[in-house]
Amino acid sequence: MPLPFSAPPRRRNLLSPCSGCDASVGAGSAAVMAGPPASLSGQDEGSFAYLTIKDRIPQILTKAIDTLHRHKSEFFEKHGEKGTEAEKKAISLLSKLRNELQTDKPIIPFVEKFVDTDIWNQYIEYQQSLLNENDGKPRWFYSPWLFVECYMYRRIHEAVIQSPPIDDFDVFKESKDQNFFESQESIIALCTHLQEVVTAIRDLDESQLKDEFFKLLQISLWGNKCDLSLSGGETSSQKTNIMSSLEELKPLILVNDMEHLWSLLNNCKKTRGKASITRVDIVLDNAGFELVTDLVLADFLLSSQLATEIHFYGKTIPWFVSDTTIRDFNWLIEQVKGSNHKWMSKCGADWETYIKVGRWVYHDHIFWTLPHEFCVMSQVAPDLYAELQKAHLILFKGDLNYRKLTGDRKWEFTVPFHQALRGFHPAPLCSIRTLKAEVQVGLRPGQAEQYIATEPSWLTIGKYGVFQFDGPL
Ligand SMILES: O=P(O)(O)OC[C@H]1O[C@](O)(CO)[C@@H](O)[C@@H]1O
Ligand SMILES: [Mn+2]
Repeated sequence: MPLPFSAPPRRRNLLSPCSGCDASVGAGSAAVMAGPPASLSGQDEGSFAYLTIKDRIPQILTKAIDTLHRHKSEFFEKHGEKGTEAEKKAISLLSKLRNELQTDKPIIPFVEKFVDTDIWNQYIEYQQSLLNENDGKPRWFYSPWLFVECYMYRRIHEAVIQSPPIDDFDVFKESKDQNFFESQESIIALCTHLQEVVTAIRDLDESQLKDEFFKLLQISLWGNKCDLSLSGGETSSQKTNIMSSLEELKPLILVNDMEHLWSLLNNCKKTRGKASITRVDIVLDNAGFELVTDLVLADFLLSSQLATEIHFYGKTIPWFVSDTTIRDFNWLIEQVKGSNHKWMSKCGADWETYIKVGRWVYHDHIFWTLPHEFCVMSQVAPDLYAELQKAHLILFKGDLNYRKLTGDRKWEFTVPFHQALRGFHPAPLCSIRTLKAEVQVGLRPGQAEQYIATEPSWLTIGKYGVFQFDGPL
């Protein structure tokens, strides 16, 4: 994989600091080759980035340390003294990380050999290359929030892989599984609803099909509220039946491009030949309840023939507390299949079959757990970019994906989404995201001001959501 982040000479890069991104920010042919706006960072005291780095990330690290501590006897039972030693080592490494963070120490390179160690260390050098003499070193409260937050989760992974034989332990698995178990009622209601729709699907006319599609899209959107990193690892399961609240939640959708999604897929369905395919790619976010909402949507896309195959992308390592790994994906399908509720187990059996026959495909790629903005994907991970180009539509779930789509930069709220993507466009795409960070584009003039006045923390409490589409129909 080409590494475009060989550290350029130490100079302040005044143009786009991401080689490969479309640097022109102005509109039309008169585009001025100005760089994009600055990145969100902990430099802005009181900002959400600052508070995340100062308060929530140490809290997440402390919970990870507690989790390791609580598994001490399990490690001893499994591995004897070596297990106890390993637990101690991992805890000391995480405690060191927490101290570095809380005292704003320089960001240090990774030392443990792993598939992405080199590209991570190149990126750290790249961040260094953006600073001039008196800026000092890349560090927690100075460097881009996106970089230091991703770095923190990758350091947790390094601490674990440096502590064999517990080097495959997922410090977040307990809370991801707990989210699933605590959301059982909502999951049963959702699976029951899906089976009712699938049973009746042949009798649904186009407008009924569209209504169902919109319903399941909204459920997938609001499923994104269940995010453990926002709650600092505290439980955030889906306790209420989400389906009964869709109407009251509708005004909380700030950008609603669902019609574009319907037109695109319905046209594909009506115009494709017998043998041709319609592929929808879903870049997953959180495990637990949100993953169920995504699999229910994916099942509906196949059952309605709006799509003929679905490709999923998860994370290769534990990430942002709740993000889905292949283990979470397989575990959840097993759990759903093994349920003693008949419609839930029917869903699990169907989902397992979709995987077996290749109508659902799961992809792993290290790019999703790198710190890079998506506008450099075609350079940093051309294989992944080429894979995404095969899709007719890509759905990006969640807030972190939105931050990477827009580069986590201080865009004006009214900047068009297409412009903020800075050339990232493998295929028609849609962000399905609840707002948990201070970046939002594509709003109407005056729209942001309306929310700032009524709800000052509208950007970060996960209450509002978007369906933000980019690309030809
Ligand atoms: O799971 P999601 O929707 O990507 O949310 C993760 C987001 O939550 C936070 O951890 C808290 O704001 C952000 O740093 C991150 O973007
Ligand atoms: Mn997440």
